[in-house]
Amino acid sequence: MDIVFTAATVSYAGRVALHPLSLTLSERRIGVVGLNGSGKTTMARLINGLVKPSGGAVTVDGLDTVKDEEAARGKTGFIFQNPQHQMILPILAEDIAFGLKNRGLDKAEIAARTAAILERFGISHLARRRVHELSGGETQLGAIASVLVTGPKLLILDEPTNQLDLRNRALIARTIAGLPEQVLVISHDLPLLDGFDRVLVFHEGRLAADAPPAQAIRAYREIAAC
Ligand SMILES: Nc1ncnc2c1ncn2[C@@H]1O[C@H](COP(=O)(O)OP(=O)(O)OP(=O)(O)O)[C@@H](O)[C@H]1O
Repeated sequence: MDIVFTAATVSYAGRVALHPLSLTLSERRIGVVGLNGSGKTTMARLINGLVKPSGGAVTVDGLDTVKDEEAARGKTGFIFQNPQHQMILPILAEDIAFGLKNRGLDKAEIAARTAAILERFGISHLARRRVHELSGGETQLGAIASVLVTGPKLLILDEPTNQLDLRNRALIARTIAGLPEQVLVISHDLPLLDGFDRVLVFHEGRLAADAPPAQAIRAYREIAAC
C-alpha cells in the first residue's frame, strides 16, 4: 500500500515539529530513526490520522487522512510506545475480541477470529490472562494480536523493543520479520532494522536521510555524534 506525504507539516502551538515532508512509502519494511524529539512519532501519527497535518496532506491507500478519516484509519494499526495503555479490557482474549465487536460479527465468528490470532502469535495459553500481568514481551505480542485481528494493511510500531530484554527483543524482531502485513517501525534499537527495505532518518523535524539500513544508520550516527 502507498503512503503519500505531500508537503505535510505539523506545528504544535505554533512550533514546527515536522517541516514540509513529501515522500511516498510503498516498501514492506520501513524503519524510522532519529534523536529524541526529531519528529518520528509525529510523522507516524500523521499516517493513522491521530495527528492532522497543519499544512499539506497525507494519503493512505489513496484515502486522505482528513477527508476520509475513518476509512484511512482502518488501513493502519498502531502499537504505541507503552502498549499496556492501549489494552482496554482486563483479559487478553476479551481485549482482542473488543476490536471485532463493533463490526457486526456474530459471537462465534468473534471467538473464532480471536482464537486464530492468538494461535498465530503462539499466545493461546495467555488468552485468559489479565493484561496487566503479562510480561513485556507478552504484552507486545498481545497488543500486536489485538491490532492485527481487525485486518489493517499496515502495522506501525513505536519503539516495540523498548524495555525488553535480549530474548524478547529477538522474539519481537522475529515476529515482525514474519508478518505478512506492511510494517513501519520507529526504533532506537538499530539491529531491529536489519534487512529492512528502507530507513528514514529524521533530524530536527526534517527528513535527513532516506536509504537502505546500513547507509541510513551511518547517517544517523553522524547526526548523533554532532
Ligand atoms: N502533542 C504535542 N504537543 C506539543 N508538542 C509536541 C506534541 N507532540 C510532540 N511534540 C513536540 O514535537 C517534537 C517532535 O516530537 P516527536 O514525539 O514527534 O519526536 P520523536 O522523534 O518521536 O521523539 P522520541 O524519540 O523522544 O519519541 C518535540 O519537540 C516534541 O516535544
